[in-house]
Amino acid sequence: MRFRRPPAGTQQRSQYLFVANCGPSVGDSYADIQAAFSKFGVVTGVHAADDSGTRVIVCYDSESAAAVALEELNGRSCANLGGRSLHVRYSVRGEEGSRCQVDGNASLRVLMDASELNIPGLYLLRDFVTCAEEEELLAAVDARPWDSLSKRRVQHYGYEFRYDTRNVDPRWRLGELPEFVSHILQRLRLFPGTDNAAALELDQLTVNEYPRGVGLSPHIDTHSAFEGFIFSLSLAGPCIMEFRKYMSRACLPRNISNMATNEGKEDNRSPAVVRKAIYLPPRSMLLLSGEARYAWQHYIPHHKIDFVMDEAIKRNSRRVSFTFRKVRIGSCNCSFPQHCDSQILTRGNDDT
Ligand SMILES: O=C(O)CCC(=O)C(=O)O
Ligand SMILES: [Fe+2]
Repeated sequence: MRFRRPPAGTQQRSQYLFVANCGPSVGDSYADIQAAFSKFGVVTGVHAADDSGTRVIVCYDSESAAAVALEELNGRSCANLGGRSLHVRYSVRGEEGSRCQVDGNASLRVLMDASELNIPGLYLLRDFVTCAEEEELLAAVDARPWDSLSKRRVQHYGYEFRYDTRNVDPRWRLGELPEFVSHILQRLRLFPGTDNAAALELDQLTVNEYPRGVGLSPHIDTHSAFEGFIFSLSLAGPCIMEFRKYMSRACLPRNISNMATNEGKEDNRSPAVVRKAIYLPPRSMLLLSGEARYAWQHYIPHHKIDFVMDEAIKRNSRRVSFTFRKVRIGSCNCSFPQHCDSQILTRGNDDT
């Protein structure tokens, strides 16, 4: 659902209230907010208004209930919400966006376990490395030169990942993966579906260092560049990773709980975007394989604070990820041709 200010100069009333100085970042759970506003009528939902954690949209079932709440609470301290003074105004349902546009503000429940996301081929193992190993890995990369991109720093081992082509040049090998990751690579067999030894002969490593608040645009790693297993180790700080899949509305499962879609769009023929999110704690290893690797975009929102189970989790001053992949020689022959640069050559689907 999208909300916006009523047009300037209008006194448009509605059943939706924008409330500032209230939210998880200042200690209010959505249940607390719902309870406090229920005093004035039936509250049908409370949503994050933006990524701040201090601004919410409270939805009533009627305009009259919203009017009473606005009158009673605007500019007054609210005893049930820590005695803070609230700023309340009307909000209205916004226009839905262009074809396939994703509503970045729609609240999306962040899940803790990969199995809850129900994306085939997605796995997360927590505490994949110990705190001591984490420190050693960070020290090893910090002792080596970083390349600066516009918002983050990177290092490449094995093969250089080229951001202009979103690919590697398989003829130009930098060398073996560094010794300091060899014990990590030996543990990858802990993941399900990794019995094929050749698929685990990973030869490309990209280390990304994200400063606080920096994320990564939605993308699918180019099919023709890498084989089917992509592992990503999170170090130094947490983040959330969102997954997006564009599918025709006819293909949407009936039960779409734990998913946010761009439903509500007028045009029922346009593709729907299904979004799911997972929390990646430091020292966890993520595996993208099968459908998760080939058909879902992955994305790290550009947030300083992530909301996980109503709790505000601050990103650290940095997150460092180690992404391990195997360079593909030849073209990709996956079962997801609509997302594959080898099988539909006219289509660009990668957007790192
Ligand atoms: O930082 C991460 O965990 C993911 C990095 C990534 O998706 C990539 O380099 O393609
Ligand atoms: Fe990626």
